[in-house]
Amino acid sequence: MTRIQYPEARRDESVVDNYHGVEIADPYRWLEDPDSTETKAFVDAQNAITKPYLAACKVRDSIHERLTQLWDFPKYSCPAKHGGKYYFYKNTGLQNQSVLYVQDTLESEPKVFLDPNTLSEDGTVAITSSSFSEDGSIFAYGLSESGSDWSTIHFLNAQTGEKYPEILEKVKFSPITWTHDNRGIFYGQYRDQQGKTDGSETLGNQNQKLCYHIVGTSQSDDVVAIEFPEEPLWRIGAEVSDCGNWLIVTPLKDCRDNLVYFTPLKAGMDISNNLPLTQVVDKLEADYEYITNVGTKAVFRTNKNAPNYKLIAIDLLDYGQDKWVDLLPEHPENVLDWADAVDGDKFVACYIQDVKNILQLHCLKTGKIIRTFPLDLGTVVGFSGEKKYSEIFYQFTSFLTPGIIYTIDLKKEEEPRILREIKVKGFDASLYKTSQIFYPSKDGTKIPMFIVTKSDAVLDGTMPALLYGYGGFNASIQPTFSVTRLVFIQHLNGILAVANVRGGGEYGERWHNAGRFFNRQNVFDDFQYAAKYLVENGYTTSTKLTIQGGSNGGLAVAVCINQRPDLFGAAIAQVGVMDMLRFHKFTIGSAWVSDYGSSDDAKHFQNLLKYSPLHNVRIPPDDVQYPATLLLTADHDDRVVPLHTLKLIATLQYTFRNVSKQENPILARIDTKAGHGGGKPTMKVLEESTDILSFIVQSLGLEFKS
Ligand SMILES: O=C(NCC(=O)N1CCC[C@H]1C(=O)O)OCc1ccccc1
Repeated sequence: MTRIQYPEARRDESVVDNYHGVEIADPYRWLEDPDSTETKAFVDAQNAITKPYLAACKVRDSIHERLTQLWDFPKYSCPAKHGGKYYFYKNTGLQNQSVLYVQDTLESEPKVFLDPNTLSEDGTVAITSSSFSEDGSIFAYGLSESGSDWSTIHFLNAQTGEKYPEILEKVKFSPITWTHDNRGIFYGQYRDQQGKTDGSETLGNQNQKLCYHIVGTSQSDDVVAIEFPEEPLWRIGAEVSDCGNWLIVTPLKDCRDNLVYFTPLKAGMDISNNLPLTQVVDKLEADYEYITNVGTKAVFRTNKNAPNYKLIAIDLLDYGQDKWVDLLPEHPENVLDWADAVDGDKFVACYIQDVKNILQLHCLKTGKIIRTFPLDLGTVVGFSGEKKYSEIFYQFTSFLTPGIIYTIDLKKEEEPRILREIKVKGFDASLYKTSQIFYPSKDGTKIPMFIVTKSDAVLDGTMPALLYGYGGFNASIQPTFSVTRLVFIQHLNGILAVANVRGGGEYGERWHNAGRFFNRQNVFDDFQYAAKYLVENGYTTSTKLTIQGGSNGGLAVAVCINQRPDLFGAAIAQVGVMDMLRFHKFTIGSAWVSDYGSSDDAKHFQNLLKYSPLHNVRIPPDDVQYPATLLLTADHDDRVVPLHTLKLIATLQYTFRNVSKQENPILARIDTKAGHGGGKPTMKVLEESTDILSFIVQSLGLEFKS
């Protein structure tokens, strides 16, 4: 294989930072400016070597064709009732964006209500948030472009389909919550943000304000209902209570632990500046999520003194902590993932038990369980139900189940019935099998891992494996249906392995804390020991093992190839956080300090420097080389800005440019008009999945069997 000539990237050796007395060079600091001619030239030069490498994959077209074939299956959301009608999203299969439909009854002919595919030629405009007014008469929705976290809020008359004239700008990380007089919404705005707000900027987000907008008026008339000027990093969560009598305000500074305030609302009241707030929770020490309220008793899901989470009731007129009562006590093993009030006096509770979901119905007054809904081993990916309705809907999925939507009318039916079962042409689940194993990590902790193969797989160590992990932010990686993984299993005779490494929420806060701050190495050990388990138990060999992760998972992949390059044949790191000394300086990066800590603190600096991908690239000893590595990012990723990937690829290519033993390619793919992943149009998803599989085939010399 001819050696790839990596682009030369200027190294500015004059850039040296001093962290608590330690000097750290940052020669590719200039790559932090996305708009400079030099950075644009660097991006073009990277794509100019990556594209031909991927195009050289002889089965690239077969992969693309097969992915497209399998992807072309109808996808649905759960229906939701608004104004007496049912609304649901549907994608016929290959549409870039799902379409919002409305129907009078579940059996009547649906009509298109809003088709985001009409909003752009290339499908890069997506609906990323929405909320109907209480009476269902007005639909408020957020649109994002090119995958940016920024959105604009629009309003549609649900009866006439007529758009209201105003568009709300500079909206990001925002609730959309209506006052029950249907007059307007509370939403979050960064009105002080200067410069570009299209998602290609890297500027930090500060001073979010909770504004109130009256439909049909100009945004310039909006009032700032709530702001915390002394806390510029706070993002203001807000929700109008189910009864409409209160606004529950839940500000948070990073990615865990929030405060709780409330203010009374009256129908038709003039929402003024700086609504009077009563503070219920005054310490940033736990998560509190509003679920519903019964009269003055507000119900919250919290991990306060409950690492597996529980439901508590707080009387808003007598809210001292000593008066709080447990409504649904913490379960000793299972994690209370979410809860939703339904049918007047009940709530649905969804637990995670060994990474699979359990769905139960409880009495809202006593918390007592009423029943458990039957569910296969897998994940509840969608739920729709409200206190004012007795009908609920939930969508189940798993590695081998594309999607099944169940419904039950709690006032009429005994058992849930299947509303919709999604089929994928050419996919027969019986030809595959899923297992869950628990492997020991470096410190002996048992880590769950799902393994999916063809039913007739012969585990002789020759099969290629794709090992996926995330490991952070209390996020639980549960079974979901993926066409890309199916192609890997079916046509590359692959083994899919999903390791539930520490740092996630699979076992509640204990699991999250075990992968935070000074415990971060547990995440990387768990990932590496998953690879060792697969090799030592004859599933695969290291040269046929690809490690894959995105964002925080992309960080974990980059750490693992620095620490144990010998364990992997290929590595896919998507939109990764790679500069752990500077991540908090860009867009919303400061919110991640709750998992990572910040280099502004001397102890955290030492900890971060130990594993920061950008700062730990080294030529391995002996004949060990880095795996074939593909880093992916995109020009409008304002969640994890592209500079992380650009600086790391420059460092990797500089380190290995003249190292003859490094024959595996080390490449970057930088997409355009794309972001962190949310709202990505189907065409771009297919292209990216094709490139990822082609890279694995090309790098590991795999055979594609149709
Ligand atoms: O940053 C995150 N979430 C964490 C996140 O997206 N991370 C954390 C690390 C990199 C990236 C990822 O893994 O996707 O969400 C932004 C946000 C909005 C509103 C309230 C709080 C936070």
